Parts: sequence; C-alpha cells; structure tokens
Amino acid sequence: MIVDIKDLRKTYKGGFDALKGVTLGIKEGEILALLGPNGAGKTTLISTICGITNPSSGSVTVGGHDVVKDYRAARSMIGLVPQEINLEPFNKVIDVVTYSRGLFGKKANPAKIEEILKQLSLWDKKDARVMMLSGGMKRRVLIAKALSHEPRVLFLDEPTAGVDVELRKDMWDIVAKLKEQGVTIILTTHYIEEAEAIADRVGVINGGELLLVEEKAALMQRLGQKTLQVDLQAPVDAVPESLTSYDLELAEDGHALRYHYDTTGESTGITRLLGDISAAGLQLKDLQTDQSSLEDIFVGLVKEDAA
Ligand SMILES: Nc1ncnc2c1ncn2[C@@H]1O[C@H](COP(=O)(O)OP(=O)(O)OP(=O)(O)O)[C@@H](O)[C@H]1O
Repeated sequence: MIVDIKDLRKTYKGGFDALKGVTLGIKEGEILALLGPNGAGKTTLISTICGITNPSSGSVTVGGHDVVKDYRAARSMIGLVPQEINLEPFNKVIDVVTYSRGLFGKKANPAKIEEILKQLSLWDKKDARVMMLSGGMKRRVLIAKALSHEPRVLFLDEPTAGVDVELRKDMWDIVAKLKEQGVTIILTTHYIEEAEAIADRVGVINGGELLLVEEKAALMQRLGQKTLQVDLQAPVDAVPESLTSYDLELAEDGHALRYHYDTTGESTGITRLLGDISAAGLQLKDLQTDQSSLEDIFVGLVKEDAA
C-alpha cells in the first residue's frame, strides 16, 4: 500500500468530528475517486494525508513514512492540487513550477520542468504571467506545480468543480496519462460521472465516515441490475402461486409486479416471465424498466447513513 490510513479521526477545535475513524489502503498506481457530498470530510481527509492538518488520532503513512513523525519524507512523495486556485498573479508559469520544485529540496532540473509543462500543454505559455491565463490554464499550472518535484502520489481536490465539459474531459485525459506513468492518483469529487469515467476504485464518504470502497467494475456490475415493472389491468391481492419462483414484488397497491434481473447475465428471463404471467390469467396494461445507477447507490448509502 503506498498510502495506508488507519482509524483516522479529526475533531476540529469547536468539537466537530470531521473524520470518524477512516481506514483505507491505497494501492500503488491506482486511481481512487472519493465521492461525497459537501461537508463529507473529503478535504479534511486529504489535508491530513498531506500533513497540512494534524489528525486527532490514528495514523497515515505514505511510502512507509508517517505523515506526522516523518513529515518531510512523506510530503516529498506527495503532489497536491488544491481546490482553490492559489497562484501569484504576476509570476511566470515556468517560475511557479521551477520554484515549487526547489521548495521540496530537489535539485534544479530544467529538462524535467520542460517535460511537465509540455505534458500539460503549457510549454508555449511558459513565459506568460499567471493572471493572463484562462481558468482552465490556471488549473493546469496547479497540476504542473504539484508534479514539479516528481511525486509518486497525486491528490486532486475537486479537480473539475465548476469547469466546463470540455475542460473536464481534458482533465480526465491528463489523469489517465499520469496513471500510465505510474503515478497513484486520489481525487475527490461530487460528480458521480467523474468517478465512473476515470476511477479504478470508488470510495464513498459521508459524515466523516467511509461508507464503501469498491472496485468500479464491481460497482458497475451492480449497475447492471434492472427492474421490470409489469402494470396490471386489474389489481391482485398476492403474487400468484405459479409465479413464486420469480421473486416478484407486489407494487402500486397490487396494480403492478416488479421483477429484478441482471443485464450482464446470459438470459434475463423476461420472455418466460411474461408468458407465465399471462398463463396465470393476469392481463398486462403496460411495461416499464428502470436501471439503478451509481447515483442511486450513492444516494441510497448517504440516506441510510443519515437515518
Ligand atoms: N478548520 C475547521 N474548523 C472547524 N470545522 C471545520 C474546519 N474545516 C472544516 N470543517 C468542517 O468539517 C466538515 C468537513 O469539511 P471538509 O472540507 O473536509 O468537507 P468536504 O467533503 O471537503 O466538502 P466540500 O466538498 O464542501 O469541500 C464540514 O462540516 C466543515 O464545516
């Protein structure tokens, strides 16, 4: 595990518990998306891993270095792209990135800086002052700055909050390329489609707790669950005896039957079900299908947690 978080707790001065015992291992080379609503504790978690906020208890190591006891070694392995654009408007792009590398005590390496700027399509803007850049370009500068000391782990806090669709796609491409280079990436987001698009694993955080961490592929399989609703001409009191093997749900005061099936399976069983419904003497009025999405799973989890 390149990042190892054990029972991490953070209580802010006023007594607010922002993290309530988070345990999580992050594998080298993966992209982990942390999904959560506003105030869930995402920024607090990232700040604690990066050694900006001290934990109240628990521990975090990065590359085996404790982020509190061995702060400098741990921090030098981390690149952090903050949520807010915090750049000096009069500085030149190349100076921002070069200076940032120096802050980590790394030897100057103009070729490396050139490579990073080129990778982010910033090379032709290297002498531009930050204030002359568009919002999207400024975000790229933040990434270049975070990469300047060649970190192994990159944190992106809400990288695409408030950006347009095109820039969002650009960001996703940048993240994919960094992954190819072996950088481990942790990003926070409240956009479900962002997690769906780029993550290898998805964690859901709410109220300072990690509610779930799962391979995206496994989550997508859950997304393969669909529901068929069969609306009936006349209501029934119970699911007919002959249909018990389908595990149907009686809905809408007996006016509908609901059948859950897996779209990734070989056969959905729908044709047989409809035949059997008709054989049971029930008349169909209408059919509708409904697919659960990551959004449903997410909303369901967050609701359960609040209850
Ligand atoms: N310095 C602080 N002192 C007291 N409470 C804080 C402090 N910083 C954050 N909080 C509280 O901790 C909770 C978690 O905040 P955090 O910024 O980690 O959430 P988040 O998931 O990153 O949300 P967002 O997406 O809005 O940034 C919030 O309720 C916030 O008000």
